Amino acid sequence: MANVLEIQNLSKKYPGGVQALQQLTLTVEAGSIYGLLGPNGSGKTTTLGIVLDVLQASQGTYNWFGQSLKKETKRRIGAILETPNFYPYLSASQNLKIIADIKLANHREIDSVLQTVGLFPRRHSAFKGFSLGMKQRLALAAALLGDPEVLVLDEPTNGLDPQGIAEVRGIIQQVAAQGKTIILASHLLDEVQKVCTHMAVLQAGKLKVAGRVDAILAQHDQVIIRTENITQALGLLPQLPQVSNFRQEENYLMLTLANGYSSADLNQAFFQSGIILSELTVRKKSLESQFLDIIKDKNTSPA
Ligand SMILES: Nc1ncnc2c1ncn2[C@@H]1O[C@H](COP(=O)(O)OP(=O)(O)OP(=O)(O)O)[C@@H](O)[C@H]1O
Repeated sequence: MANVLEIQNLSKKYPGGVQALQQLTLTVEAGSIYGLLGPNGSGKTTTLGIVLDVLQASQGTYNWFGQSLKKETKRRIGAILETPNFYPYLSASQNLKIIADIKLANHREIDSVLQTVGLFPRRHSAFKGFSLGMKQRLALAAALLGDPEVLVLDEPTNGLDPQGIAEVRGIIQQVAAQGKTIILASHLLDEVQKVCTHMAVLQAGKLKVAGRVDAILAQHDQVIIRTENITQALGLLPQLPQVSNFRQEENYLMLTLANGYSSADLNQAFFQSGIILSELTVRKKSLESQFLDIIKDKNTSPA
């Protein structure tokens, strides 16, 4: 899979002295929905600002589609860093016509992007009467003009009610299904888990972990197993790369999966060593405690 974005050792110190990013390295593959997750102030907007050429990095490099960012490359990226200034008295269509002219996009695209974001029936309504969710969807439509290969979104569901959140999430998934890559910043693990295929977790400007969402979340799950061959299993466990730690509790073994492995990988490893598991239970942590684990865990290293 080709890489859409490669960030290497990116650091940013703001003039006031705040170190917003420290040596950030990550790669976004084509076709992924990549979540940049982190608490407030962790450096998500700064990262997006730098790679969109709105902010200057203090150190480090980034490449889009294997090249440095040029005018032609910018046309391949649609972005919403903050809600665009739409004209309140103009309709959705009229506002998009102005943006299409700026982006040198064909006016024929307007109806199609309005359909994608579910605003086609309201295309003649004035922007000032739109709900917050509709305004956000119009911003998405504007970002989609010019048919970019990548969409970059900063907190796309911020301030929306549950219905608005679900609508924006549906649009993101629909756009990704058309083959576009999506990069989005969010402080909500729930949002990232529901929509993203990959994620990077930032805390105080540092990368805590990066990789597939399912693998990262599984890493903090506890797996409880039972086997007739407990002595043999205890002998095997220290050699298994799938397990980061384990302990025995009576007839059970309590294991924590290592980064990138699932309980199925673990089951297979035991089977291949001739150990049959009579029970295997995965105890999932709540999303909230997963997130706290990730940002607290000093030993978590990037995948
Ligand atoms: N223009 C600026 N000047 C000085 N410090 C800044 C500036 N912009 C951001 N910062 C600081 O840099 C750090 C990272 O901010 P950033 O906005 O990138 O984080 P974030 O993860 O996007 O947070 P949020 O979720 O609140 O938007 C914070 O400590 C913030 O206060």
